[in-house]
Amino acid sequence: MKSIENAALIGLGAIGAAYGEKLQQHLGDRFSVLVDRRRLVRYNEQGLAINGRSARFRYSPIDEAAGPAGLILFGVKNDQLKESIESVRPFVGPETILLPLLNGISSEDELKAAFPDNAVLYSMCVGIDAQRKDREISYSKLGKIVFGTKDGEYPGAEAAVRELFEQAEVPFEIPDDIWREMWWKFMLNVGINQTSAVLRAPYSVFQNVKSARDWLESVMNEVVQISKPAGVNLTGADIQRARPVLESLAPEGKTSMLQDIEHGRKTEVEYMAGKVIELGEKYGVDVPENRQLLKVIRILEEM
Ligand SMILES: NC(=O)C1=CN([C@@H]2O[C@H](COP(=O)(O)OP(=O)(O)OC[C@H]3O[C@@H](n4cnc5c(N)ncnc54)[C@H](OP(=O)(O)O)[C@@H]3O)[C@@H](O)[C@H]2O)C=CC1
Ligand SMILES: CC(C)(CO)C(=O)C(=O)O
Repeated sequence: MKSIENAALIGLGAIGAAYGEKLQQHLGDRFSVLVDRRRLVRYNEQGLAINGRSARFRYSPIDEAAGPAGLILFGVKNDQLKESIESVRPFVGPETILLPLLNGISSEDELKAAFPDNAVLYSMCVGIDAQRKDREISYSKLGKIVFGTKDGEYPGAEAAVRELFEQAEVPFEIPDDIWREMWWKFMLNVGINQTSAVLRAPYSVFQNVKSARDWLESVMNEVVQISKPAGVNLTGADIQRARPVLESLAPEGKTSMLQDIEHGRKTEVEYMAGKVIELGEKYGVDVPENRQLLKVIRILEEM
């Protein structure tokens, strides 16, 4: 295993800033945030606060050659991934490990297609309730980064990220079956992100209102149904396992999708209900809740 000497992040938003701060504290100038020129100017002008603290990051302009990074984390949204892939190319060498923190089950395949010779780890974050308002990031719980390799690919890369996260005190977990965990998180997001966006409801609503909880669980159940022909085999017990995670989040906190709706940003609905519908059609499973959610959230986006 080769240790990671330097790391970079693209996407200094709610998730990127929360975990990036830990890496920056550990790696110092060996950690940088990759930015285009417009963001560089804006970020330098506006600064950034994390939980009220002024945060300082080293910015690397993407058009300035700097050697390859040992690890690149992606903290962008799904529809920003394509552009980010082109932006990080100059920082990817043969030994660069790629770690996409995005929700959903498709970013890893997108990265593998773009960088077929690199180690792309499956990853996502759980139990974090990060919010972003312009350049102010806040969270009450950092949760953890869950990552790993499918079928034992890239064991050296997994060990190197483990070592870095231990040293930087980034909370993490390497599950036995990362692909099943990715699907479990997908199920959670398909349920809570979409229903919260439609109801404009913070976590407290799902913690206290039974009918809201019942609805989100029926939406999650459609993911359980498609997971069977997909060979992942989620069950009702996986829905129950989501309950304590949602209970643990700050009552006034909001999902990333509700934040997108409130700030007039494009949501990730195409990667949630859109993906469920695509897989439902592939496997012949009806997913009426998700069909309705896709329709309503697209309307909310246009509004
Ligand atoms: N928020 C949360 O609690 C959670 C979010 N997630 C997932 O994590 C991912 C990120 O979400 P979140 O952090 O909330 O999203 P944000 O919208 O807060 O952050 C995305 C950031 O990426 C930056 N960005 C976009 N494109 C580029 C680019 N080409 N180059 C450089 N920077 C870029 C944006 O910059 P700018 O602002 O300058 O446009 C923005 O700051 C999503 O997939 C989400 O579903 C997962 C768990 C919890
Ligand atoms: C699970 C949840 C709701 C918070 O971590 C999330 O992943 C999100 O807001 O996108």
